[in-house]
Amino acid sequence: MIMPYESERNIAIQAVQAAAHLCEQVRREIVPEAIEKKDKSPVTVADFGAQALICRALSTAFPQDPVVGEEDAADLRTPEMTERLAQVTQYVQAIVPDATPDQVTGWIDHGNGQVGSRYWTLDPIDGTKGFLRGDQYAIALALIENGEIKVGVLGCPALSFTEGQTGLMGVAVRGAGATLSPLAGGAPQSIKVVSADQSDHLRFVESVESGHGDQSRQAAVAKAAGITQDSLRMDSQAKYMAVAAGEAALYLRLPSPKTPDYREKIWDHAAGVILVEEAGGRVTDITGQALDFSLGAKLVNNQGVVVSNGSIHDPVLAAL
Ligand SMILES: Nc1ncnc2c1ncn2[C@@H]1O[C@H](COP(=O)(O)O)[C@@H](OP(=O)(O)O)[C@H]1O
Ligand SMILES: [Mg+2]
Ligand SMILES: [Mg+2]
Ligand SMILES: [Mg+2]
Repeated sequence: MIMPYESERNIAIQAVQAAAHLCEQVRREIVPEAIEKKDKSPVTVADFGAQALICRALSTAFPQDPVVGEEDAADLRTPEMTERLAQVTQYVQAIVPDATPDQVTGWIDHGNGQVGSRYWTLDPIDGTKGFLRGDQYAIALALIENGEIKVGVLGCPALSFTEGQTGLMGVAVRGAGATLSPLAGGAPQSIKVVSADQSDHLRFVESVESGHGDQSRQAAVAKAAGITQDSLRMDSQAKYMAVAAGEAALYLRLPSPKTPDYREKIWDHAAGVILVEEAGGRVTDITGQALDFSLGAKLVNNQGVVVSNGSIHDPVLAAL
């Protein structure tokens, strides 16, 4: 039997594994420093290195496909960043031994593609603040065709659901289900969202960063939908993994009262969305509309995100 999107899936898995390896190497060897971007948000050598590795793999395997990635090498090319670029290059060389600084910035800029009928979207480190704090983060890669997410790979190097196994990877292909496997390699297991009667897992997840959501309203909505346990706070799309794997029933990301006009970025959601949908769950915005991945780098027609096991979704939307 031919698996749909088999080569896309395999290339994406290998690229995410290589990027995750680089990120973990950075966290082990140095105290990663935050470089401040124009929007005041942080980026690190690991974000740049991970984007370089994944864009290199995609540009080789699928040269026609645009990649819409979060990072941009413009800032790394300035003279004051020479040392930083050397550091990124050194980490990339652990996987591509003869990589040069010019190649590294070129690969990163391959991620400046535009949303089209077929494109990849990449978040080389989702949850950079979690990465810097020593908490959760994810490497998120997805393929979108005609607005529909077809493949999603989510690497979570610091995540563990069972004792003794840290580093998990979620993989989903549209119509073919979702799996979880050790990030380092190993047998994939099918995953499913939690069913309504497994009450001990009827908890909800939300961001650690209070400015990325509305924690007081999130608590009120979860309660109104029948969830009595306290929330689990995690950085990054690891939250989608928790819902897809049945570790939580709900992930709420309501617009922050501090940034009411913020629009979610496609790379913060695409890989997680297909993972949850293929595990039997449901994802909409706060009004119940599907997330629209066809409009550009931002989900301009959506506000907030509601991710659930399915059975709890309508009660949550009603509470909203
Ligand atoms: N005001 C805001 N509202 C919602 N999300 C925001 C935000 N400001 C930044 N973000 C996004 O929140 C992401 C992290 O999500 P979480 O809080 O779930 O860990 C960031 O991704 P990066 O870390 O890749 O930049 C960033 O894109
Ligand atoms: Mg960022
Ligand atoms: Mg992100
Ligand atoms: Mg990021």
